[in-house]
Amino acid sequence: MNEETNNEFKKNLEKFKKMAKRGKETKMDKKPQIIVVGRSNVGKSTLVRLITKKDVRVGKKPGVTLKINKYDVGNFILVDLPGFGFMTGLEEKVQNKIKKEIVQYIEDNKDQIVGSIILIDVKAFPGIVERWDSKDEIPIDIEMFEFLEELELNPSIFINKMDKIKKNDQDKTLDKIVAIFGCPAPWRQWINDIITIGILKEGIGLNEVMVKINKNVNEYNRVKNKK
Ligand SMILES: Nc1nc2c(ncn2[C@@H]2O[C@H](COP(=O)(O)OP(=O)(O)OP(=O)(O)O)[C@@H](O)[C@H]2O)c(=O)[nH]1
Ligand SMILES: [Mg+2]
Repeated sequence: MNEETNNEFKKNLEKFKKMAKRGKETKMDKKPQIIVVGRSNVGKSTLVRLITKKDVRVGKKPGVTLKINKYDVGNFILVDLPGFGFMTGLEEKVQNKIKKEIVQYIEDNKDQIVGSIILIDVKAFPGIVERWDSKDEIPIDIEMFEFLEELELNPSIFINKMDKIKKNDQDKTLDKIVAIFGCPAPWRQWINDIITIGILKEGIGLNEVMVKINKNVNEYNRVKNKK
């Protein structure tokens, strides 16, 4: 093959590959996506199970699944991403790989992601921040929040496992947490906006999350239909 034919061949091959890829796209790929992110064990699968009413495995050993799970929930796709951050028994190399994979997924799908939920464990979070602070690094949850904001993917923070802290400590703890995400106290002023608190184990907070998801999905459809 001379160079010209060779280039032509390559061009056609690329075209063919693209066509094949497009052909493989399902209806699912065209729907708006809501992504669920967070450290391991914060309750991501619990939330996904509540929303999808599907048999999503909960409470399994952290960090085992590297897979990105997508669920068709009718007018949107719910994406359960693997847990990020430090996990006992997991090599740093694997942890970094997971983080990279999550970031890659978000970048590749950013046009279709209309909302994102970062879940945190109310009891574990302040300790995580303190440990990271002493190392002069940004906790990955905050890094992720800033990344999602930058891409305009409407991040909201779900503060889960509220049953694990005393009622008396609630205001103090929540004020501290929202401040870390750049929202000054009192925490209550952020509740309809970016913060949701709940006990997903008991289904508490699910309605509030659904209101936020529906808002994101409706806004996406409104803009799309205008075009
Ligand atoms: N106390 C308490 N436990 C909860 C709550 N929500 C979920 N859990 C429990 O937390 C554990 C982890 O929940 P999962 O939903 O599997 O967490 P995950 O974020 O999907 O974890 P990975 O898949 O490992 O990343 C399970 O034992 C849940 O039952 C809650 O509101 N309060
Ligand atoms: Mg899970």
